[in-house]
Amino acid sequence: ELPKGWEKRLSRSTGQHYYLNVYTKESQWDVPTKPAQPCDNGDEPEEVQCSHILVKHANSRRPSSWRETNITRSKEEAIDLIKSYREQIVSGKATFSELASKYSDCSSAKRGGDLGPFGRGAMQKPFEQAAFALKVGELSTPVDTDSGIHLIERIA
Ligand SMILES: N=C(N)NCCC[C@H](NC(=O)[C@@H]1CCC/C1=C\[C@H](COP(=O)(O)O)NC(=O)[C@@H](N)Cc1ccccc1)C(N)=O
Repeated sequence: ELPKGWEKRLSRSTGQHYYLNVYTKESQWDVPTKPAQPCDNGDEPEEVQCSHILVKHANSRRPSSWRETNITRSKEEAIDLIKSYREQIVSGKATFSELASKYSDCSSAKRGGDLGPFGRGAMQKPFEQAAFALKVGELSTPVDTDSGIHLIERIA
């Protein structure tokens, strides 16, 4: 019994059987196993693992961190800092974990910004949306949550 959408065909040139997906038109020699539902939400992982750099500002929900007891920078300054960190990482001037360890206003700074794996529902929505939209290895643009401004890197 083939998964929905797949049909067994005979190749005229080789006389071998092959499999054709009538939805996606993809063809393959091996017997298909994964169900071929076109809207299969299988392409979204249960969990992602990300590192982040958090720069808090005066309007953060908790304007304090291990780095700075009373954080007074403006939200615009926080955005500019995150943009400069992103630039340093993209240009190879610094690594993500170096900058997270030095500058992140989150306790995950001690782990190079690594938050560990998390599923949907764990983080604030803007953070979750950005994290789940990243491919592994990809760097976000500045992400704004009640905690402050984040730069997110998806590591798994
Ligand atoms: N692994 C989890 N599920 N831990 C609970 C996450 C709670 C979640 N946090 C957030 O959405 C933001 C984005 C990432 C960090 C974060 C906020 C704050 C800093 O902001 P503040 O709360 O001072 O405003 N850091 C944290 O929570 C840290 N425990 C994250 C962490 C640190 C070390 C190891 C693992 C996780 C939320 N729903 O508020």
